[in-house]
Amino acid sequence: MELTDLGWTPDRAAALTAGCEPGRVVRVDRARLTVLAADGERRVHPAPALHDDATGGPAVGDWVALRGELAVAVLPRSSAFTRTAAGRTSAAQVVAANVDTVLVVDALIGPARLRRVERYLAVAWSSGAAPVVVLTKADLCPDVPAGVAQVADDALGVPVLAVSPVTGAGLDAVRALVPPGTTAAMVGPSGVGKSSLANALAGQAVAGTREVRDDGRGRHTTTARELHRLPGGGSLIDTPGMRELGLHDDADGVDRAFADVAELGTQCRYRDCGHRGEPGCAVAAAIADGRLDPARFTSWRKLQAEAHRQQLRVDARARRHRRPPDGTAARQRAGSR
Ligand SMILES: Nc1nc2c(ncn2[C@@H]2O[C@H](COP(=O)(O)OP(=O)(O)OP(=O)(O)O)[C@@H](O)[C@H]2O)c(=O)[nH]1
Ligand SMILES: [Zn+2]
Repeated sequence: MELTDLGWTPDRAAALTAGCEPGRVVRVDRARLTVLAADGERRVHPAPALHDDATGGPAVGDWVALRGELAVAVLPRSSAFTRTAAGRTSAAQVVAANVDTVLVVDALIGPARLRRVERYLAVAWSSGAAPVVVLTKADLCPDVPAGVAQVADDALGVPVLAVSPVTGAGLDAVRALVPPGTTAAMVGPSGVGKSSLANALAGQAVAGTREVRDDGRGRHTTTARELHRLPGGGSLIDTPGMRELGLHDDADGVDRAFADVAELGTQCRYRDCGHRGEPGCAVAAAIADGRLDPARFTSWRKLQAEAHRQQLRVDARARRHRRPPDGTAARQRAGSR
């Protein structure tokens, strides 16, 4: 197995724990990880210290340091997708890591769902990976260029591609986004065609299926891996957790997805303008003269609020876990023994 095709880099090698070999997580089960290492696939246990990790331990796509049957460390992530359980004051759980390209998948049928695409773009940017919009079911769309243009107008600076796994149209352009050594992941709502796209890219049924094997003692169902090697050399992550994604605890992703609104905000009279009717508000002016779609502005405001709520959750958790500088917590623990 060529680990460089899997995304192994000198940076990662430099971070590897001494005496360990690297492996990439392709599936996470309750207490076990399936990893790809230089000598192939292996099932390992995460070391106890990794269970305590605030981010929920190793995720699909993570590089881990292996010592035999044990994963002893998670190497620094270049990007991370998190799932936020609503209402819980917990840190976000990482569901996929080290993704380079996010395929924001939607279908080219009916009116373009711009608000939905905007949200996924903000999530993608906040993960640290670069998004591309992939519009599927092109075979069902009477005017593909118009459908693509409508989304491209909204998805500032993000490439927008049309594909049809049914006819094969556009697949090569998507494949070209995932060269050897890179990893893509798909996000998008149910039914838009993610599984069909994954299967078309992989050249075999990998998504929405379970591997069934017959080992002579009857049929056993083994659960399928969630990081797939593509024939072109890259990797594709398709994990159910990617369907409940939350924004990271900062507004950077939102600002990147809404670079136009962010830019307008710098032109308001007051630096802390809330764009709620303040005098000299450049955002209000842009809405008034039609340069900014009010629906897009509302979408921006909602996502800002969501990122802010997430920030509060993370802060609250950090406060609970922070040890007071005077050692009060340690004394309390000692006293309670
Ligand atoms: N005509 C046409 N149908 C498609 C295309 N892609 C997917 N479909 C159909 O759309 C339906 C949904 O496709 P899926 O690939 O299962 O969608 P999904 O996004 O994986 O859905 P979930 O698994 O629920 O998240 C299926 O009936 C597919 O056969 C396409 O390019 N053209
Ligand atoms: Zn303003």
